[in-house]
Amino acid sequence: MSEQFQSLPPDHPPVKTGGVGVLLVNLGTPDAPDARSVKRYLAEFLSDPRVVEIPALVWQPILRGIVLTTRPKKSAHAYRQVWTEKGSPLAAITAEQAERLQARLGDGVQVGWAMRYGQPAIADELARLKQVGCDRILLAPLYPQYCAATTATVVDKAADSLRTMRWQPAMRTLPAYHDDPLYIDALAADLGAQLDALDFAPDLLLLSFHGMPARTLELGDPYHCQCQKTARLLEAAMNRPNMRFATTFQSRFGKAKWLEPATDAVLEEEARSGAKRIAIAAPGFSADCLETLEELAIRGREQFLAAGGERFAALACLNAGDAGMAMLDALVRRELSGWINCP
Ligand SMILES: C=CC1=C(C)c2cc3[nH]c(cc4nc(cc5[nH]c(cc1n2)c(C)c5CCC(=O)O)C(CCC(=O)O)=C4C)c(C)c3C=C
Ligand SMILES: [Fe+2]
Ligand SMILES: [Fe+2]
Repeated sequence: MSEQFQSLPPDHPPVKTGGVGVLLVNLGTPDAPDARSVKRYLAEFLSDPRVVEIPALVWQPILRGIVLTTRPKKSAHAYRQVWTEKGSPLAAITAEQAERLQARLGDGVQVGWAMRYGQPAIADELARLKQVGCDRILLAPLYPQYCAATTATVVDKAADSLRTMRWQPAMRTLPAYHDDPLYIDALAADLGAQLDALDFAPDLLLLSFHGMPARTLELGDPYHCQCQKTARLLEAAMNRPNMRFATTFQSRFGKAKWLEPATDAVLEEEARSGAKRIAIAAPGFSADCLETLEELAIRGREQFLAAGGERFAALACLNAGDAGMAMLDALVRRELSGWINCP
């Protein structure tokens, strides 16, 4: 980073320029596992028109009158079951990913992290990177599969904050990496090691992705196709001829039709039709969070065992483990090409 003091007049404030920044962004999470904090978080998240594509005039009364009066209490109970000493798993793991990426990239790049909803806010972290002299920033939404409700809304939010700046940084965005060999190979190695460490051999590996309203597929969102492609490539890379694979979609919200098959329904059907040993992984999540730790690992297990299954394992996400960090390091260095000396 060069500080251009020499050419400035003596009374000019110091100007830091020439730095390169990376901002990792994930979805967002409440500040605490209580109904008030969850309500504040859900109000921001579910008011995003990229997330709920219903006209505000129709949706806001439903959100304020029904969803935000009932869901926060239920969700806070779920959050309490997965909360850690370091806070929400999603935030703690994202912070660790940023820390470990910083160590890998060295002092020549400033790594930050932010959440699309809640704290730390994208605008604050972009301002901080700018403040320390980054005039080139790679915005990295940590979503392997592109979705308007996740990837695009991160870019929108960053653009909102650029709109307020007189002196904007140059900005690049990390493209979706759903079929990138770096991602597929990292997942295959990491999931393979987790399967080998189990004390049973699963008959079936469920690959559960976050769901979306089915209508978004018809509207041209590539999310569903990218999930299917990840699943196909992952199955080939894992090369486990004795294990079946299935792709499912979790976390249905609201009354509309969502992408199918639904994870909870498949867990029950599989158990009822004789599957005894099952493992479940969530390749679309970069970090473990409420959706993997509570919905899959706790409720998914209960559903499978109650329907007659015998053994159940929920596999961890890539998180800040070596396979995931090596992948992120390589993806980020590729996007920083021309900005830093690679590799
Ligand atoms: C219309 C509602 C929702 C859409 C569309 C949606 C898409 C979507 N979400 C993720 C990733 C995550 N979602 C998480 C939590 C979560 N998601 C919804 C609703 C929609 N998601 C809600 C209401 C919640 C909050 C919890 C609850 O009340 O059930 C999380 C976890 C956050 C955490 O704090 O741990 C993640 C991650 C993706 C990838 C996605 C579309 C592809
Ligand atoms: Fe979600
Ligand atoms: Fe959920």
